[in-house]
Parts: sequence; structure tokens; C-alpha cells
Amino acid sequence: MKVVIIGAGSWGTALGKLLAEKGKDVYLLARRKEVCESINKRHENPFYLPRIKLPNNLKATVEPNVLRKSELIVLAVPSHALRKTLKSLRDYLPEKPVPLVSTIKGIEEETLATMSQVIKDVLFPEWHSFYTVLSGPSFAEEVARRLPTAVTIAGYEEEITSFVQKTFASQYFRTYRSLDVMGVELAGALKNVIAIAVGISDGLELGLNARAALITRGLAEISRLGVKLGANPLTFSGLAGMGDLVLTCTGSLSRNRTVGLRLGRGEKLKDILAGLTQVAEGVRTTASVRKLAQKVNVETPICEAVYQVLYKKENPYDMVSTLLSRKLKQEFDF
Ligand SMILES: NC(=O)C1=CN([C@@H]2O[C@H](COP(=O)(O)OP(=O)(O)OC[C@H]3O[C@@H](n4cnc5c(N)ncnc54)[C@H](OP(=O)(O)O)[C@@H]3O)[C@@H](O)[C@H]2O)C=CC1
Ligand SMILES: O=C(CO)COP(=O)(O)O
Repeated sequence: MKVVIIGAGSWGTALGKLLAEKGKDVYLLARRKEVCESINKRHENPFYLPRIKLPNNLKATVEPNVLRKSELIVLAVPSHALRKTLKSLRDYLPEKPVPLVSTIKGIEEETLATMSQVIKDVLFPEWHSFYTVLSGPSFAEEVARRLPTAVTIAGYEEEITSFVQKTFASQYFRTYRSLDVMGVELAGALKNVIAIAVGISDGLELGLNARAALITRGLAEISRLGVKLGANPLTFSGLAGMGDLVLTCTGSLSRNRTVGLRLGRGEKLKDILAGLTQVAEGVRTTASVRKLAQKVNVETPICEAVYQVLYKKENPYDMVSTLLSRKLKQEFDF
């Protein structure tokens, strides 16, 4: 099977390695020639996954023609780049639709579209039912080191979703199926904002109680918004919801948590972003969530507090007192 992965960053490379180890003929479609050269000649991606040996049947190219005969396409670019990237590649897609797997965790800021909605805008209707989304607690580096991982794959069509589920399943990568595309997409994107909040709290050394409270109330908040937008509430207690939220809020490999930590320790956002070599989706998603929440009239106090710190230069300490001084309420709105 020929697989093309659009995006040769950390996640695209880790998933490419996994699929190549399963015997698939895998091509990473990169932007930079030097990335391709390292992967093809040295079997390593030092820009994104240093010191990980890649299999010989994982190749990289900048040539979009590689898409023509693909049998599975994986999307692994940052969310803000998907629309433009797909527009530039759509003339190279195979004549008949093939399963598409988004591994992207973000919401477009200008349109507030999730990635399935971007696909619907950019690709012909016959492609829409071929869309699936893979999400869950899965740091690229750990997957690349073949450490045990479990994820959810959601799609519209049972047959296509099962095909993708089987394609990715391996001895160390367990895949579950879901039909809640919207829920899995939203859970994956929204948890990044909560991870920034937890990072800020940990950077301020506010303790483990505060961390647990933010994760729990963060889950309540992102579930509330997700459900209002059409997600199945159960999705938020699964791998794509609770699972990924806990991983990203507590795992030192998280880029989003790290942005928060550094803010909490007193660094400026612009300095942090200037030094990042990988995407931290939650920064843009914070702005998207604010607009979404206002649009559907859902209270998202933690996301709002993160917005104030990131975009209004609010002191992180004030974020905490704002959250703690909110009007007292019931824990659950049954
Ligand atoms: N890394 C992880 O552990 C996981 C990541 N994800 C999600 O996967 C998605 C991709 O993230 P990840 O691989 O980590 O990101 P990285 O920052 O590691 O890599 C990003 C990739 O996208 C390319 N890219 C960046 N900007 C653009 C652009 N404007 N147009 C076209 N291509 C671009 C980069 O190319 P270039 O090198 O040329 O800049 C690179 O190939 C994100 O939504 C992320 O949340 C999901 C699960 C795990
Ligand atoms: O989504 C992830 C793990 O599941 C990766 O999180 P970060 O983007 O914060 O590193």
C-alpha cells in the first residue's frame, strides 16, 4: 500500500515510521529539501525527531506528484496551514478518493472551522466521506520509540474508519474506532488550551492541587463547549478527551504545556514563540475558542483566562485570582 503523509514534522515522521515498519510504502511530503535529504540518505529526521533511526522504506520528497497513486493520505501539518496546503495540492490528488486521515489538533482562527470542515470547503464532495481523524494521547517521540500508545480514529463511514483503524494498529499502537468526528476533533484541539493553563499554573509553582483542579474543570469546560457544538459527551471521557488532556497537561514532552510553563516563569510570549522550532497549536486555538465560545454562548473561564494572558498581556498571577474569585456555583449543571 502506498501512503503519503503531508507534513514531515515530528508527528508525520513518527506515524510514517510506524506505517513503514508495517510494510507500507510510505512517502513524507515535505516543504524543505534538506529534510528530505536527511530522511532519504541518513534515515533520520534531525529537525524534528533527532536520534531516531527511520526505516529504509520511509522516503521523503517535495514533489507533489507523489500523491497521484497514493492509497491513503495522512494530514500532518499545523491547522493554520491545512487549507493553503490542500489547495496547492488538490490537483495532484488521485482521481478516485482514498481514505484521508487528519492527525491535526487545531481550529482555524478566521473561519472557526475544524479540519473536517476545511476538507469540505477545499475538496470535492466525493472526498468528504473518506475523511477520518486520528487523535488521542500520543507524543510523537514516544510513538517513534515504539512505546505503548492508544488512540481513537473517528470517521463518517464504518468501512473506511475500520480500514484506517487496521492500517495503523500495531503491536505498540492500539487503535479504537468512533463515529464522533466533531467530538474527536474538538477534544484534540481544545485540550491544548487547558495544557497552556496548567503549564502557567505549574510555572507559577501553584502546586498539584491547582493542577488537578485545572485539569478537571478544564475537562468540564471543553466538554460543555464541545457538546454545544455537536460532540458526543462520551468522547470527552475517552482517549481523545480525558486521555489526551491528562497527557498534555502533565507530560514534559508537551509543547503547549511548555509554552504555559515558560509564561508562568515570567517569559514573554513573543520571545517564547520566536524560539519554537515546532508548532504549539494551543496558542492560536486559544483565540479560536474564545470566538467559538462567544458565538454559541458557552462559558469557558479557563480558556478566557489563557486568552487574557496570551493576547492581552495579563499577568499570569491575575489569571489565577480571576479564576478563584468567580461567583460560587454548583459543580454540575444537571
Ligand atoms: N508532535 C506530536 O507529538 C503530535 C502532534 N499532533 C498534531 O499534529 C500536527 C502537526 O504537528 P507536528 O508534526 O507536531 O508539528 P511540527 O512542528 O513538528 O512539524 C510541522 C510540519 O508541518 C510543516 N509546516 C509548518 N508550517 C507550515 C505551513 N505554513 N505550510 C505548510 N507546511 C507547514 C513543517 O514543515 P517545515 O519543516 O518546512 O517547516 C513540518 O513538516 C499538529 O496539529 C499537532 O497538534 C498530534 C499528535 C501528536
Ligand atoms: O497532542 C499531543 C500529544 O497527544 C502533543 O501535544 P503538544 O502539541 O502539546 O506537544
